[in-house]
Amino acid sequence: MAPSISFIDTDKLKTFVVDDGHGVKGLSELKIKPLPELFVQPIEKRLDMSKVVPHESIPVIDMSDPEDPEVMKLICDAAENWGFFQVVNHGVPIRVLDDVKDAAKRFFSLPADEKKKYLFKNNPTKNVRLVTSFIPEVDKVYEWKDYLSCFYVSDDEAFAFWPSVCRDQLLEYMKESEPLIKTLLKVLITRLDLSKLDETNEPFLMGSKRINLNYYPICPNPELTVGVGSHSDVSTLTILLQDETGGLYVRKLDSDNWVHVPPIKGSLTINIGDALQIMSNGRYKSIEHHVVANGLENRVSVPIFVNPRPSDVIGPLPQVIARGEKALYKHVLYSDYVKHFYRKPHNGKDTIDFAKV
Ligand SMILES: COc1cc(/C=C/C(=O)SCCNC(=O)CCNC(=O)[C@H](O)C(C)(C)COP(=O)(O)OP(=O)(O)OC[C@H]2O[C@@H](n3cnc4c(N)ncnc43)[C@H](O)[C@@H]2OP(=O)(O)O)ccc1O
Ligand SMILES: O=C(O)CCC(=O)C(=O)O
Ligand SMILES: [Fe+2]
Repeated sequence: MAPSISFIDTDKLKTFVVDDGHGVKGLSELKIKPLPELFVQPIEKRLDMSKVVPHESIPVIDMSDPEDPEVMKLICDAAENWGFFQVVNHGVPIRVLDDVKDAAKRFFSLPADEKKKYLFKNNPTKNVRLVTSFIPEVDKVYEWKDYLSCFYVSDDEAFAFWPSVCRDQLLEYMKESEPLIKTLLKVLITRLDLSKLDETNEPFLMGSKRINLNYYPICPNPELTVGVGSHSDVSTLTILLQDETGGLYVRKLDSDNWVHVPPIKGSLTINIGDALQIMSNGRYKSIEHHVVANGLENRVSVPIFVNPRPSDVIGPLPQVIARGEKALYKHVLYSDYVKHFYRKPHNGKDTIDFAKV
């Protein structure tokens, strides 16, 4: 039974949404209108729909034969020119993808008292966090999104701490996507003059993984807020599963225009993150993306962030610099880079300034 609360008081609203485990999902279910001030984003943070180019999209790449030189070229070109692409025939079973979307819905359908156990303050581990907005302690205006973030340490740790209603499906999705991740990285590093993916480079290319379950509930005034504000990921690569709702927009390289990423059944969306932009000395691009709020449908998405290990020092790869390129980025400790990301609200591509020479 939904509580009857006046949300004119922002502190009470934050308590309901953030501390009591209701999330924006709980607020959405109260069907209150208009959208509370806390979620009303300044105009410059909303997506300007007049900047959306209607008939263009990011590349869609068929991965049936990833060793075909034509396919390898398409992947490297997409990483250079778009920073984003979709893959089909990627080898991750569709049943696994469907199960993980169902698992996400199951987690967010739990009663608030159950979900509340996964808030940082209530949880015995740092590695699992239920969050509303991006960083509620830092965001002045909230994003219309709840998410569960799980940093993978080991299966045993996941069995101990990840929510049992979704744990097996998340682990299966992570396991089944591993060959795709390796294939993509193997292809991408050829253009960086690394001969193969091996024990010398695997740790900093794919040494840690984080999986998020994103839930964007129906919003009373979607045009006034954002699902996720414009940002680039801090990962090496992100493997994103989205449902059939749509709403993800990607900035076109070096332009003020945006394109929609249309949901394609069975596809996965791949994007380059800041870590790979830095390691490739700017050849591969981590691109700004944005999710709009939706007035009619709930949406789920499930990104796997493939990262260096927190203890890795990242910078332009020696093989790239050996070609005579001037280094555009400094060497930084990856955990310092990620902490910097988590200390400020989403703001386009500004995280990467932290590593600029
Ligand atoms: C777009 O919306 C998003 C996006 C995202 C994520 C996007 C990505 O690209 S995620 C890839 C993240 N990379 C990793 O997780 C790499 C590996 N992990 C690490 O390096 C570490 O786990 C760490 C993140 C640096 C944390 O290290 P540690 O020092 O051991 O742990 P803490 O002391 O707990 O955290 C330090 C600092 O970071 C804040 N923080 C950590 N994790 C999260 C989180 N999941 N959500 C929010 N904040 C986090 C933590 O509060 C600490 O801050 P202080 O200021 O107190 O130091 C994700 C969500 C989106 O909406
Ligand atoms: O929900 C989406 O489609 C994208 C989410 C996203 O960009 C993220 O979690 O980093
Ligand atoms: Fe993202």
